[in-house]
Amino acid sequence: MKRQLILEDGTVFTGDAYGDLNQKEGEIVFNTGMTGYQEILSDPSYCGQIVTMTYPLIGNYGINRDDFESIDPSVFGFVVKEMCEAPSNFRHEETLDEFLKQKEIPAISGIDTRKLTKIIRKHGTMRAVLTAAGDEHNDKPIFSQGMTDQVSRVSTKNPYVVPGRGHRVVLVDFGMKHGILRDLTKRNCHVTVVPYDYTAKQILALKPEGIMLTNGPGDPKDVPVAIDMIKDIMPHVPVFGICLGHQLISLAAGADTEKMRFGHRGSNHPVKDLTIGKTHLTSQNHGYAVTRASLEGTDLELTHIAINDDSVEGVKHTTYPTFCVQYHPESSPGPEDTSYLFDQFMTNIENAKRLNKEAL
Ligand SMILES: NC(=O)CC[C@H](N)C(=O)O
Repeated sequence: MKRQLILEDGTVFTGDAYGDLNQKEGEIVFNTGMTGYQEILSDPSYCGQIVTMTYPLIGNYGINRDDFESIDPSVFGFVVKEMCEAPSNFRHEETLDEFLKQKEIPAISGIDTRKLTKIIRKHGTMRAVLTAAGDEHNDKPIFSQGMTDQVSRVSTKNPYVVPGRGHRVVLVDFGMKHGILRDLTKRNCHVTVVPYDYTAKQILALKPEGIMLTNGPGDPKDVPVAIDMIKDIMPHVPVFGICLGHQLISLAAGADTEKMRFGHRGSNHPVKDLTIGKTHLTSQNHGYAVTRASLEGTDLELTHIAINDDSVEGVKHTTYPTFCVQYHPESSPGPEDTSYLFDQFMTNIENAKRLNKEAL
């Protein structure tokens, strides 16, 4: 069965239909990872987006039960050059197509993803629709402005606890990748996961020793409730933010964010940690970034920069024990070079606990 991918600029790609057969519109983006499609498909930060994989063969190791980053994927569509129908891997339990059908994600295969990626690089991310081929009603689709409520769609509705014998951490879920939780439980933390709209008062009532702000979909400016909450928690407890969490911390501290032309999505983005003078390979998925010039005059200090385009990849607060990065130290998928940041968070928590004890 044939299917079309129609871009906002009028470009039409015709290929083979996979996954769900419904029509779906979203923001078209590309990811350059050679592997990791299962983690990418289940990363809630892709809510509302149609993801193109630039690597030409996708699905060759199937889908397994271990590599999910969320239970219910929220990506709107998937675009590949070649969809592997006969995966081979000892962990594989179903094919990528079976998974896409089950989770109602439409996909297209057999199109020139290199050409598509070049268009996105040149014109920037844009709206696109996946639709049945040859349906004349769809020749000129009407594109929406996109969504603004993605975080409320993917955040947990109710708080829950993942018990541990170590530090008490409250994890504010803006669309959490499970890898973040795994990195905290690996360090024995007692984690309470709370919805994105929890107030500072509700969070502080849980007596956290550290607060973690997760990744999440969409524009950080669409979540003003979190910006207010962050302003109020920073003076009290060590805070660590990842991706959307980093953007929200920056907004709360008076800096600004902007939409990038086509963003960073892949598993091999080099980032320099200016505090230790080392460059690491990082996993990334973001379409917005903190505006570098906006850091001036705030209490934020630039700590990480992207080697490819000099954009802001991390900041820390000059007064409070708050720090954050734009990339994914939890990897999943991608290199684990920067998991030391979770250790840094543990150290900040220990230091704050010691200071609190001394003050008694
Ligand atoms: N992975 C994320 O948290 C992404 C943050 C934000 N939605 C962006 O695209 O920039």
